[in-house]
Amino acid sequence: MTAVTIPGLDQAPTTHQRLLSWVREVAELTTPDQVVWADGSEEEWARLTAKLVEAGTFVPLKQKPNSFWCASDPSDVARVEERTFICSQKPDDAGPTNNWMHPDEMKAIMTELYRGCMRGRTMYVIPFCMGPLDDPNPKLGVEITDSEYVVVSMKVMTRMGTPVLDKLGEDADFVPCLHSVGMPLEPGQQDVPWPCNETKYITHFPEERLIWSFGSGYGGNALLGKKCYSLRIASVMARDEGWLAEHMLILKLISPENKVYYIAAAFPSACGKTNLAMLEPTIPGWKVETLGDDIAWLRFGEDGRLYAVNPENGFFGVAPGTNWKTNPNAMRTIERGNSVFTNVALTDDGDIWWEGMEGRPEHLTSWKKRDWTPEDGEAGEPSSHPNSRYCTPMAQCPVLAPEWDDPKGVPISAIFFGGRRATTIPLVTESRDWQHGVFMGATLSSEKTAAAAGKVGVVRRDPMAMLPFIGYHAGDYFQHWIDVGKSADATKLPKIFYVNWFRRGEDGRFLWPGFGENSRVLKWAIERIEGKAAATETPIGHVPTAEELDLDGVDGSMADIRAALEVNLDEWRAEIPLIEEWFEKIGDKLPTSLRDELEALKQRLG
Ligand SMILES: Nc1nc2c(ncn2[C@@H]2O[C@H](COP(=O)(O)OP(=O)(O)OP(=O)(O)O)[C@@H](O)[C@H]2O)c(=O)[nH]1
Ligand SMILES: O=C([O-])CC(=O)C(=O)O
Ligand SMILES: [Mn+2]
Repeated sequence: MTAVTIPGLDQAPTTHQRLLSWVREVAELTTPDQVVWADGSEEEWARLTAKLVEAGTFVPLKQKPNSFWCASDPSDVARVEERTFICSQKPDDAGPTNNWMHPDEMKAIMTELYRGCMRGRTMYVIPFCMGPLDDPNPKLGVEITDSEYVVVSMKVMTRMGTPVLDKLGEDADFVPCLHSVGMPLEPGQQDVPWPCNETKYITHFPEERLIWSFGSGYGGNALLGKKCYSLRIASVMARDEGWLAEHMLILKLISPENKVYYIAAAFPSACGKTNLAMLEPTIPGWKVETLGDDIAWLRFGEDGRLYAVNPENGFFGVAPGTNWKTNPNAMRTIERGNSVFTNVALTDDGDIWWEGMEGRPEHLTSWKKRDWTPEDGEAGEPSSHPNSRYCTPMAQCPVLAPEWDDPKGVPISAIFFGGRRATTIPLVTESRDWQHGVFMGATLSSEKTAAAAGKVGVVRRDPMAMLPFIGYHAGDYFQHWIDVGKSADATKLPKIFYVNWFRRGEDGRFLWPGFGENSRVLKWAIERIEGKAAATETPIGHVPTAEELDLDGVDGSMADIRAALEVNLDEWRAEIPLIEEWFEKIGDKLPTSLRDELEALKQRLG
């Protein structure tokens, strides 16, 4: 067979044979008009953002340097968990929490979808690295995509381009990530600003370390270095290699005595990771610096402690609710420009706005590209989609920890698990030991948010905030967490805490003021580790009373705070059947140690 000629295909700036043959194979299948190797340069950013402006995908912002407003197709606004698959050889390796299809069957379906799917478009090849580039053992990937939006976003979110190609060298290992928006163009056919396909597949082949995505341009479905690689595939690598790939922020807490502590925290999507990562403490003398807001890779250091690295290079943060009071550091980060805003509102003077931001614009262009006035808001039509996002470089964050780019990572003192629960779960609970902490994580529950398609508000179990991201059987994942604890020196393991910023009063108000006030909980946790703070033993773990927390000058009523801290035994007894049902769903692979924890909890609840 004669080789197909596609402009650019033979101008590859690499001699990496496996990469070259994969790129050729994909180009021959998807038949793009040309192939472009992304180099990550400023020139490339300028060229692609100009192209996106011309296509009507981007509107340049007048009020923020080198920044763009973007509205997606109204049907393509969030991760699609129903369409996300773990295609292991055996269904039992995907487990009860993942959709599964046999890899051969999935590949057959998707190969037909991919056939000719890049017609009329440019195919970009993006070499990228998750984690610092000078890691002696860098985690590399290559994303092929037909979306300029993806190339531009990957420049913000990952280390990518020529320096990564150098790391790939002749034969370095990499995770192939194939993405298409799934909308080929016939000759002369006018493109749309946000091409996508009604049919969507977000698929992972864990044994092969391979990712195929089709039909969506939205972040979590299309920026394949993020959830697909750094969580679903990396969690499988982590299981095999004895580490943890987690949906966690990483922050640095500095005490008034200048002691430094690193904390990692797992909350489900849209439950406060970015906000906690950048928090401005309300307690005098304490400082927070940021290392990551969404993903942490935790590996043992030579000293036996767990060290966290953030594999990402940017923030892909929830816009609504972000303002100068709740998250001033996110506001300062985006002020510096070089950002993409998707599905927020556009102001008449060329800036962005969203629900919860300061000001009350009289007129906006909504994320649906319609005229919008405050009356529309009052009628229940928000100007911005609840899952609208800013995509902005981490390096611009004013409270970035200087060591954020250190491939060694930072030693973690505490792990927080948290969810969004209107009842039952107190503000903070300290686990009794690692196994009990794993039980807390494994039974974590949260109300569903707008970060994934589906009904918002329904309580579901979201173990370790990883329900949509565990790349294998959830029971095996729990066992892996237990084993990680067993393999370590218990005195060096992080202490595990369970938090809930979202408990509500009868009228629906939040009982705890949250945001910067969460520093009071961080302080308590660290002082527990130091043996300096008091706590009260309860059937669910150690919980502070209002007197045991530093509440000096807190912005909230003491009655509410007491209610936020309350361990309500009746509510907990009502929780037990839900946990049992969840464990039932996990089935035979549920570690017996977690069954034991449940039995012990039942005993203590009486
Ligand atoms: N009441 C209350 N709301 C909070 C708090 N922290 C964050 N939020 C709100 O929760 C929403 C999501 O917060 P984020 O920090 O963006 O959540 P995330 O976990 O980073 O989300 P993903 O990027 O989807 O993984 C925003 O609307 C915040 O304003 C808090 O302490 N209290
Ligand atoms: O992946 C995304 O689209 C955004 C995100 O951080 C999440 O949903 O947790
Ligand atoms: Mn997330």
